Amino acid sequence: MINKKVNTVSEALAGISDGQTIMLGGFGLCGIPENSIAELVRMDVRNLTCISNNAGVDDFGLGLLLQKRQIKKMISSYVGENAEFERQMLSGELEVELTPQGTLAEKCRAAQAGIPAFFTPAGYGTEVAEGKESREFNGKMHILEHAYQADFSIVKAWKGDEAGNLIFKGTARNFNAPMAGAGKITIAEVEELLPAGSLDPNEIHIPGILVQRIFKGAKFEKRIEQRTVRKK
Ligand SMILES: CC(=O)CC(=O)O
Repeated sequence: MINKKVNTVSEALAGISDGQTIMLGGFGLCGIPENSIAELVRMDVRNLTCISNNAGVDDFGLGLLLQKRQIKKMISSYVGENAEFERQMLSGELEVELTPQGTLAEKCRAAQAGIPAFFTPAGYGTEVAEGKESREFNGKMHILEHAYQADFSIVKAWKGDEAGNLIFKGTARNFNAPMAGAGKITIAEVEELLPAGSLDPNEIHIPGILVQRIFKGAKFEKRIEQRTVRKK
């Protein structure tokens, strides 16, 4: 058994550098890898392309990287609650690729499964389809979408073991599940890290084969406060 455990967040994120493409799990502020995001801020890596359903809020989640201008391009489906994001996008400082939510999920899942591209009806006839191959299936037009190619996937899970097996809790499974194994290297941040063999195989959502590094993250109380702020 390969032991995937690393002791610190900085060991887990070793090798992430300027200009890379990184996928980050989460939906809203639920299930985001907050320790890893804090470490990316500390590392001061720049010109990142981030693939994530959203860009956080102004002072939490990916909003922290936006504040420090570390993100060059955001690939997302929902970006509605972040004033700094809006400012950077409208001023042309930030490149944005808006993607239908199901397509975003499938582009991750395809990368996870080693499928290079797939056809979907979502976005046909809109700006999303511009420059993309289209084809009719069963009387309906579809567009060709490519799997994402990311240097790193960073996911957040509830429980994990040293072999990299992951269990998510409730809706925090969200984009974390299709992003695991979708990047060249997958880093899992977990709330509880157990010895290999401790998890019930029937409860494992992501097998360890899809994860290269796993670490136990510190508890973030701030997440709760920020959820409240976001609702205002
Ligand atoms: C509505 C959404 O898409 C949720 C989010 O990730 O912010």
